[in-house]
Amino acid sequence: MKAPRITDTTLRDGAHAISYSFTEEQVREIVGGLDRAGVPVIEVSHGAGLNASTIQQGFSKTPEFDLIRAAVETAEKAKIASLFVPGIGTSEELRKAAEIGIGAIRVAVHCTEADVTEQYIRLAKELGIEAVGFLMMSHTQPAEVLAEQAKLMESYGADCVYVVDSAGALVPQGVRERVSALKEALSIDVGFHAHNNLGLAIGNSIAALEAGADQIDGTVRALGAGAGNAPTEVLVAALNKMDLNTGIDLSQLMDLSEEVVAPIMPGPIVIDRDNLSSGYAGVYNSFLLHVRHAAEKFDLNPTEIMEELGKRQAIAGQEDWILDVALELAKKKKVTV
Ligand SMILES: C[C@H](O)CC(=O)C(=O)O
Ligand SMILES: [Mn+2]
Repeated sequence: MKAPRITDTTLRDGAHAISYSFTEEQVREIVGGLDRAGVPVIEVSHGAGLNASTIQQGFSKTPEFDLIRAAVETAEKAKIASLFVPGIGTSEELRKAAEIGIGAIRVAVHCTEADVTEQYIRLAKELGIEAVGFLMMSHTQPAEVLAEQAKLMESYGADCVYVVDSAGALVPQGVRERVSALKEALSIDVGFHAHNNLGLAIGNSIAALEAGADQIDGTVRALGAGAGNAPTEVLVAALNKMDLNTGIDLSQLMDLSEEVVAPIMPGPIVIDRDNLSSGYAGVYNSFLLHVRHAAEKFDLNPTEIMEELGKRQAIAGQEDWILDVALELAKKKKVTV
């Protein structure tokens, strides 16, 4: 096994957990800490990618390009990446982010929709930046389907394709199967992005490495959507114990986690009932805050909404279903009372 390249996505996936409220000062502090610790790639954008500051996805407190510019200005060694969801972001934002100085774009789609990434992966390569395909909700498809989708992304010029466990629904066996299938099918890098709904984010990341993954994501103190991600500092500690040297300074990461990131968090990330039920039902983690708001509004238990969204196989981009489902459940309850 070789040490993976680590991408820290605290300033992107973590934004979901704090209602897109990162400030320029926080970005400078976190990027500075990650960069000094030796993290090679740092992702910065709205949780749902470029141009996602909307009523549907949640408004950002600070304009995204101010945050990205602050990150680019702060990083001395690390590459700054952003997320891009076709349909939410357009070529215009991708061009602007590249102009500001991002070095990589991660183009995220539901894992059966790789064909819509073509123009953005090609554009990223034209703009001279790294292009990563991000296959979201990978638990919903078997390994062979994911491998076909990943091959499409490779054919458009992607430098890497990620298996993304958006719902934290995969167990190690499922991760191994999927990552192995991509490794066999592709000649570019393969990555893995975990969520911790079943308490398996670190274990699944190790399983991905055992299956040959080249790149792994983490977030400091697990700050991320839903049950959070693989905590970057824990990942680095575990890799050190496995004699896999990422070149990242663990002690600096632990300080960053304790002194900078923890004070920003409204509370620790835990696997509570909502998170466990969402992972168990295979529901997209970024729905969590929206589900909680809808549950409060309609006096429902968030778990009921999660279960129904799981049954309907809701995918990223279908946030409007949350209110529909909540309204239907509330109506049904009224009828039966
Ligand atoms: C847009 C999503 O939040 C991307 C992601 O991190 C995931 O699917 O997980
Ligand atoms: Mn995620």
